[in-house]
Amino acid sequence: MHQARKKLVKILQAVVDGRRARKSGNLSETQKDMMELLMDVEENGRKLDDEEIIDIILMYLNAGHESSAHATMWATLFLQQHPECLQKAKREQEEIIRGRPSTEKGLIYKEIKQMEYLSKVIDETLRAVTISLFTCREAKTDVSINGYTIPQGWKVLVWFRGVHMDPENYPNPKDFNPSRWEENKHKVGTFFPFGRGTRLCPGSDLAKLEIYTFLHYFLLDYELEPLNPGTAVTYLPHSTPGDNCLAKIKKLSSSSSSYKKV
Ligand code: HEM
Repeated sequence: MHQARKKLVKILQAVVDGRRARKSGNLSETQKDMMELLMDVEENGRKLDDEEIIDIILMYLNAGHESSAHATMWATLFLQQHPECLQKAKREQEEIIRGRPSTEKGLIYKEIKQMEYLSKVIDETLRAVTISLFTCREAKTDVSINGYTIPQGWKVLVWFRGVHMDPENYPNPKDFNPSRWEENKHKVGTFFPFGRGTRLCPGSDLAKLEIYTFLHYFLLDYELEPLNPGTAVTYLPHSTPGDNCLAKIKKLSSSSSSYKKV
């Protein structure tokens, strides 16, 4: 881990040097990338130094890659394990292709908004797997909850999986059941895939967009065939099939995404 970090820091240092040499001062705000925007940040008259900028980029790389990849893997696997859900999700994607004007070349945001069933599949995946198991907070004042007092200054660990697996919130919580979201009536405080409050995950919309996009194309054109079906799941740091989801990915002969409206 330490070695990997050292390697990444070296790569990113070269990028920082390049950006500094590019004199991004002449670029407009919309032309600047994240690294250039971080270089502009000023707090109490002080700019971030290279080490801080690299640290933030590394955090985003880590927070933004593993979690979305895991959620996508689980959604694909759950669908493979539940053929009736897979068919429903696939039909929805085929419907979208059928309604697509011939002038349109690929998936657009408006179509993602139409994916009602897939949105349930994604929410159910995020609930059932709970990619980020917990978060931490510090009590700024004494807080009283359900007859317990959390004294000021105490650190609290919020265990999201406990909430997502509570049968009071979700009957038969271990079942993968996208239909439980049908009435869209989950109670406040029962669904925290991306945390809550001012530290809510800033990548939640991007993550969901990535998952929708992957599933759209995958459902239309591919099929997953796990090599070791039924492998036991390991739980820390992320829930993962014990064999790391070894699988064959087959391209379907009747590739639906190339379906043309007639
Ligand atoms: C399925 C994918 C993802 C899940 C389940 C997830 C989940 C979470 C959770 C639970 C938190 C803690 C929030 C809190 O304490 O209230 C968090 C924080 C964070 N996430 Fe994500 N995340 C995902 C994708 C991403 C992506 C794609 C990015 C960036 C591109 C990202 C960047 C971050 C960052 C920077 C934080 C720290 C925010 C802060 O402390 O202010 N995440 N995420």
